[in-house]
Amino acid sequence: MTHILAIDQGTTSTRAIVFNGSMQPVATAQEEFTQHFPASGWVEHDPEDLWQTTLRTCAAAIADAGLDPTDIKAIGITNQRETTIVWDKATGRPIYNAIVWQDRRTADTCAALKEAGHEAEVTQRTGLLLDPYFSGTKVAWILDNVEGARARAEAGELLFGTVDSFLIWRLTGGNHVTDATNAARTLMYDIHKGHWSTTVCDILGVPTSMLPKVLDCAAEFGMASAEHLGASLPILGVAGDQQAATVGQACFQPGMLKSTYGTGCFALLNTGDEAVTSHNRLLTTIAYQLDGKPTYALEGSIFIAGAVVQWLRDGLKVIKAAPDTQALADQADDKQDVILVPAFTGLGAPYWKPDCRGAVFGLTRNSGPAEFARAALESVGFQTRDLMEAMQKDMGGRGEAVLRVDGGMTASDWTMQFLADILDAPVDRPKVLETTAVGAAWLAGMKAGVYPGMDEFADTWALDRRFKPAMDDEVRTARYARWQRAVAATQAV
Ligand SMILES: Nc1ncnc2c1ncn2[C@@H]1O[C@H](COP(=O)(O)OP(=O)(O)O)[C@@H](O)[C@H]1O
Ligand SMILES: O=P(O)(O)OC[C@H](O)CO
Repeated sequence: MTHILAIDQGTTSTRAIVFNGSMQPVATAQEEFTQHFPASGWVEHDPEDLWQTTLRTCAAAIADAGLDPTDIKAIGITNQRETTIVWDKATGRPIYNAIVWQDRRTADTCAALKEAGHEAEVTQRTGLLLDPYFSGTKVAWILDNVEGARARAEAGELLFGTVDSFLIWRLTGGNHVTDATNAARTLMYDIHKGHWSTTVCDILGVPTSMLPKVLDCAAEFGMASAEHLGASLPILGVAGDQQAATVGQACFQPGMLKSTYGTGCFALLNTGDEAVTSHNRLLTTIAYQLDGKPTYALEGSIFIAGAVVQWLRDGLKVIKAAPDTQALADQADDKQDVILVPAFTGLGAPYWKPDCRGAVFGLTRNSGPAEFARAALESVGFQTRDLMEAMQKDMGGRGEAVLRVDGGMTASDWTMQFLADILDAPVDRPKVLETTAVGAAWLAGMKAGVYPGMDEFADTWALDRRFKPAMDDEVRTARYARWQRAVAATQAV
């Protein structure tokens, strides 16, 4: 009985992966679910979809591994972060859909809070910015827009949680807990003191009685009941998906850096026990917390990475499948320098412009699908360079020169080579790309005593391919300068 079940509840799909005692994945089940867009800039999920896809993928992965649920030693959970659910304490029924991290409906609230001079205080305590991305203003929106919700919350009848918290509450039949990394994304958690900030909750208008208890990433979150999973199983590991990927990439030393390329792109730089305050609009967050001790990170969050490829496929319809971008980009005319700024849902770090929208520069009569494909892939590299520039300024030159990458888009050799070229730094792609699930599994397996400690786990990290910079310095400088001008122009419109 040494298998670990990892649940990865993501933005577009839910995955369950069974790992054996050697930390190798032996079975995976995945289900997509419906995205709801009720108004411009709004993104919601039905919490029942998140719950049902979790139950179904867990059952399918366990069966596919040829196991009985009783063969699972422990569960690790990782999840899309910031996404906000408020549910009835008595029934477990959500009172509104989950408001997804991408949702921009609270942009005006954030602007008003900034106007009122609250940003410095909020940032000092939480490490975050007053942006609709985070949970706090989404919770307040639900309380103010669902009839009777605020009074019920104040009476202690409603609970808030990020997706991990909601799934654990349901699986355990009422444990209201989360881990420090998810708490650190809510805009309500004091990352320095390690508890909910009553000051910030008051500013946002969220009653603290709604908030879950915060535990380490490897801790006893409760027993998932046999009614749901076929056996009573302990939940022993929890981390937000980007933090789980940081763990899965074994970025355990200060200065180590990973960047995950899925729908969006999230780069985390381990800063050890120092919570570095960014002066360049990056976030300060908790990378992981073990034995009561937080390890901090600087984070750069980009909202559109792989999603730009989905746009080529579903919006422009110039490709049939994501890998088609490679051949198209190769055909692009070198003399055309088309720049695409994919600010489809605003710009994230380091700009934080929720109302900004995308733009294309440098079009000619000859510009076509090939130039668009190349510009789309390049936009991911340029945006990462923006993050790396900000990180270098914040760290004053401290930090690794190597970037460890993962996520679906790292399958694109073309994109990874451009990334190395534009960063002028090596890019390391590991053999195992399911680093998010690996991170969650390791946290649970380590707590259960079936997986090794941190150092031995770090030694298992294996390189698939290193992409080395090959671009001429002058070309790199000129192309990045052009990108910066394009971003400035996009913000000016
Ligand atoms: N070969 C490829 N070339 C370019 N983009 C790709 C390729 N394969 C996958 N992608 C992109 O990667 C994303 C999927 O990555 P994944 O890590 O599964 O994302 P998420 O967990 O956010 O749903 C999609 O947006 C897709 O467009
Ligand atoms: O579900 P993903 O992989 O798109 O990740 C979403 C992030 O956690 C948002 O902060």
